[in-house]
Amino acid sequence: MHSSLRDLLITPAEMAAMDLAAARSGIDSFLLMRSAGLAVAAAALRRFPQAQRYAVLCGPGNNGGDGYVAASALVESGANVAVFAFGDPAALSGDAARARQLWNGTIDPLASFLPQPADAIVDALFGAGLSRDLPEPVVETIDRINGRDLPIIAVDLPTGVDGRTGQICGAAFAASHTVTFMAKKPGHLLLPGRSLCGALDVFDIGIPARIVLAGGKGLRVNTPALWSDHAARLDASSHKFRRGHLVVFSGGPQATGAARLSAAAGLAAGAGLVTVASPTSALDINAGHLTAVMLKAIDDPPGLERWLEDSRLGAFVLGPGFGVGERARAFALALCDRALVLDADGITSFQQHRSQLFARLAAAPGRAVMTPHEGEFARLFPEIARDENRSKIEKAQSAAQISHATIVYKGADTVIASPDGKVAVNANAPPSLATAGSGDVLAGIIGAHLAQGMPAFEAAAAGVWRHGTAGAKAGPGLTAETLVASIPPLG
Ligand SMILES: NC(=O)C1=CN([C@@H]2O[C@H](COP(=O)(O)OP(=O)(O)OC[C@H]3O[C@@H](n4cnc5c(N)ncnc54)[C@H](O)[C@@H]3O)[C@@H](O)[C@H]2O)[C@@H](O)CC1
Ligand SMILES: [K+]
Repeated sequence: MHSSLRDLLITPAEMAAMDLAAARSGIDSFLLMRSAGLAVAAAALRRFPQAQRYAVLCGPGNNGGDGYVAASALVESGANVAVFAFGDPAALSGDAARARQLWNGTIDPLASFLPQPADAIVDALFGAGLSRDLPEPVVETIDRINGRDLPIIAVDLPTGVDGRTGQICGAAFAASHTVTFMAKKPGHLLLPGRSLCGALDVFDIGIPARIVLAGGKGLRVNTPALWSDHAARLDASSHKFRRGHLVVFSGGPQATGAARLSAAAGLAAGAGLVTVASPTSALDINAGHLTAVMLKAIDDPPGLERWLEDSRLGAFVLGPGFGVGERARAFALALCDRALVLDADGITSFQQHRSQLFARLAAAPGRAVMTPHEGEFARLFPEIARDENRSKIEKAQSAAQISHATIVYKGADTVIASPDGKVAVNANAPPSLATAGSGDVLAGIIGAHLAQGMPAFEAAAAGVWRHGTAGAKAGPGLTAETLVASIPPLG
């Protein structure tokens, strides 16, 4: 595959437009379908050679067309194949009708399909064209097959998964393996879709890379290719100030741990200096737990303003354990024109004051990153959160636009979006990352990147990726502390 396609995500609508563009440039669309079907047959034979029967379930569109090509290729290779169709196969049109003519065997109605113990199932019912909830007979078939522990190879997407949103349209196959074409779709990465795809293969069916790249809107999988050019080039001779000075704000005496976790993560992630800015009332308890991290008493907004005159302060993390309320708002508003990670309580504090925050971020653009999980996202962006028609990607994009901040919409499928339209979906986070303090660590890593001068989107995307890698390295029993100790090098 063309290397620049590897991290690209294309929506089903973009894919359909590319299909047209390919046809306009003289490429025979049936040959694309043929390549797709052959790739599916090859995957079925390679992955499930022990199957005594390949049951190919074909739908009413081009996804079904791929299925007929795969069925014919499987028979040619000597396999035992049975085809079951949803809808009237005689009503197929275009390339799918041509593909059906390749198939010389019988076609039974989908409703008559009885799974047998040694079946491997090829799911070619619906793919990128799925636009509404599945019809009842298809839902019944899926219910009959899921849970039977049979291998299922999904063509393009597991039937029932919306390729744009990853949402389930009534029901969906839980595939063991999915074969998709040219590039991943958002539904392969966004939950719950991702958990239904099984192993994912992306197969190049021959649409020229120039058409795919021109047709994509810049959605990306989060990988180092996105941000490694911006990663600070650290070497042993870097002066500690050149490696950036990160400030993390602590809560009161009862709530200091979260800030210290962020600070430790910031240091481990490469900030040259880290200071915990603490209310005087919590200085002693913070001092008792800090060694390499410095400590500074900051009690109120005037105290903060005076300290900000020190130009060596590079970036700020505000929110973990800080407390919700007026003081958090005043601190955040004073930092909007700086490199700021606004997390946790820092976000919740603006639930009733959203426009004040967004106006300040718009008027004094700095490098602001907000890191809401689902609940915090709904507090800050209630209208966007409620809109069930939008994907998580589209929600993060809208939130970044209206807030003028880079948004890290957290979850097992974290989406990073910038106000100027850059978007990435993260896919390297293990489930064990959902643990207490994990978000504080993420905020600290992003803060360290900002302190080293990375632009906000790249700082955030690199932070999410390193956090995921650290989670994988720390293993299933991870704690926030072992997570900090597992943060990998940036370069
Ligand atoms: N775009 C491309 O470049 C290529 C696409 N190919 C295949 O073509 C597929 C897309 O084909 P189609 O656009 O024909 O779409 P599908 O085959 O996914 O769906 C068929 C049609 O069913 C209808 N439909 C949608 N939701 C429905 C529902 N809930 N109940 C009943 N009917 C519903 C729609 O009219 C849709 O067009 C891809 O997933 C892929 O498998 C391949 O043949 C290779 C080339
Ligand atoms: K499918």
